[in-house]
Amino acid sequence: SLFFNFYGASCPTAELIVANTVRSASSSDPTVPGKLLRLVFHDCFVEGCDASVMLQGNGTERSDPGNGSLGGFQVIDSAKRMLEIFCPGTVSCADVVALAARDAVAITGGPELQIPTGRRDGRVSAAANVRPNIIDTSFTMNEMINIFTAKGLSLEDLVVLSGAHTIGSAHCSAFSDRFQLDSKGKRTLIDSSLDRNYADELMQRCPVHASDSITVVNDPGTSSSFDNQYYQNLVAHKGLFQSDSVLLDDKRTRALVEDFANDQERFFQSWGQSFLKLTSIGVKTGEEGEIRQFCSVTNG
Ligand code: HEM
Ligand SMILES: [Ca+2]
Ligand SMILES: [Ca+2]
Repeated sequence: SLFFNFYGASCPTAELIVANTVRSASSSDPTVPGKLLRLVFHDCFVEGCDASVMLQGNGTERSDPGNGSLGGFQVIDSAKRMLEIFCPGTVSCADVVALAARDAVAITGGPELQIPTGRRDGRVSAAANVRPNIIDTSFTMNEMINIFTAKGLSLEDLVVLSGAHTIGSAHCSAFSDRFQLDSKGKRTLIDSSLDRNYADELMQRCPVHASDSITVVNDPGTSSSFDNQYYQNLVAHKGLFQSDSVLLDDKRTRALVEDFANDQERFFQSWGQSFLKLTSIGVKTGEEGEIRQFCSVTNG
């Protein structure tokens, strides 16, 4: 199992090194916190929280198109480089990924959490494991529940962890399924769960022939602060992804969405619990796995 302050004796500055790296990277590039928070989700849902998402090469998770818009890898690599100087061979990439996501939330004004450490790095990373384990924006509530249940997460965890979309941004392609091209080549809204004005705004920002690199903020208004605005936007029918809007539309989750929209403190409390569960999925500990020297390759 994992332990609080696992590196207390072996590398007392480990958490500080990660926090400082995340802080300085985020101050020069404000898109960093969102990337780091998304990265831990994509790591933990595939092979558990074992930094499998970090491995580079043909056929790895990272090479799968489903992971094509992930980022933040260099921040993890640079924290790891520093850790290898101070405490060689001691701190796993899996812990760095989890700690960096924890720090990304704190830096953007979210709850400050203690999380246990001691995760070991995996040796397996296969592109074919990405799509079956990562939720697509087009999934129904039942499909999302199935994946969350398989990870030991509840319906409440789904509502809470989707709150990560309070920060960051998304490419136009991530929500283009909510629109349809008409015969004149113009986009029209086909998803009636979306507020019309918001939909118009999205269509303007994502013109039909726009470049693939255009992004839209996840949480209009406060996309760089970790707050409960995301839930207020959901209530106002301004969820960006179909998978966000569904949380309001499904009667099993609507009440919780409304609670979080009205009570940020309650969201923060729940976040602490759900984030701990997320970052404990399928962890390798003890003699399992390894402590990678470089996060992008397994040890020789
Ligand atoms: C429940 C199902 C989920 C779906 C369908 C989903 C889908 C997506 C998609 C499509 C994007 C945009 C990617 C892009 O186009 O660049 C995104 C962004 C993001 N997701 Fe999720 N996500 C889900 C859950 C989560 C969870 C559990 C977390 C973390 C705890 C998370 C954290 C993020 C963050 C922080 C971003 C912004 C990334 C950035 O700014 O680069 N998501 N998500
Ligand atoms: Ca993993
Ligand atoms: Ca926000």
